[in-house]
Amino acid sequence: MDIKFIPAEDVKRVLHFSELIPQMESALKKFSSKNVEQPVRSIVSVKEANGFLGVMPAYSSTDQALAVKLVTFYPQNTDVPTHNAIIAVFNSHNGIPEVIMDGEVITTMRTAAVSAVATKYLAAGDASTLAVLGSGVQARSHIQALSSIRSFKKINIWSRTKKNAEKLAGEVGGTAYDSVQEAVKDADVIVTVTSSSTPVLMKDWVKPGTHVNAVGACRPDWQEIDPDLMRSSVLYVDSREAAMKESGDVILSKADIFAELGEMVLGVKEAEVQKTTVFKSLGV
Ligand SMILES: NC(=O)C1=CN([C@@H]2O[C@H](COP(=O)(O)OP(=O)(O)OC[C@H]3O[C@@H](n4cnc5c(N)ncnc54)[C@H](O)[C@@H]3O)[C@@H](O)[C@H]2O)C=CC1
Ligand SMILES: O=C(O)C1=NCCCC1
Repeated sequence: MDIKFIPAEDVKRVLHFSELIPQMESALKKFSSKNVEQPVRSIVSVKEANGFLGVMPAYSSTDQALAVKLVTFYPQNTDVPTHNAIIAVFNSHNGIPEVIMDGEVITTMRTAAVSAVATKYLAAGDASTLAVLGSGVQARSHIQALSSIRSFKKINIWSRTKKNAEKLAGEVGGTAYDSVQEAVKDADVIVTVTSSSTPVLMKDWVKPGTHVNAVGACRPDWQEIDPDLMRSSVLYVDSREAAMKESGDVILSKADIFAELGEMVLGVKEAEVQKTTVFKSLGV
């Protein structure tokens, strides 16, 4: 067996948002048309680390693609990334494993690319202020991906450690804020990318018509968004099945899911641009 290994630097070299965002738009359509076989990931909890190992298999007959991502989330890591992953790709005709590749870069970029698809459809065309809550890997990736979809004049950043918000603001030409309320008050698009298990974004702080990409809180007992904001917004998800199993923001608020992103891209469900919208991302 001759299994090729593709390291992170090679993945990074060939993966670009300009191609990845349209690919994700297409993948979301296939997912919601039930054209791929993709069960909700299995999670093995690692209680000592407040973390988990996620097993994410998928098969697309139209793409002749059979693969599995193995991803760990160790939120307390400080000297190494909190998310680490590998992806194994199999020959879909004979089941032979062909490639093992880094999955960290793909996790970083794929997540932001899907939020970019949500933002393209759900944010106002003239959206000019982006607010980002969190200052880690996904914060950076989201600023890059979303800036390719809308021309933001202002990027407001809040992080629980101000110095980290200032560092990121320096990198992207943004402004660091002391409070979430101040950071989001003028925002047309908000991204929540924290490892918080309790809500950081409150309904009363969000102006009507804003689009929120809610990316953190991927556990059934974790929340990042005020339940009132979840219930009063038009709610989109990547996967209904995953949202009902994995998202504390959805499960605990009992908010109604309006659509999967793929249904919206297919035109089966409206893109409610005028209304306050939340895209609850879990990762598929
Ligand atoms: N929806 C999806 O497909 C994916 C979701 N994620 C989630 O996105 C979030 C961010 O991921 P990364 O940027 O890769 O992680 P990271 O570890 O690089 O950054 C985490 C950020 O959250 C902040 N944070 C941690 N605990 C907090 C708390 N209690 N209150 C407020 N802020 C807190 C940290 O200061 C840091 O700014 C995580 O929840 C992660 O699990 C990550 C990858 C894919
Ligand atoms: O899709 C992913 O990959 C992840 N989603 C939720 C948090 C862990 C990684």
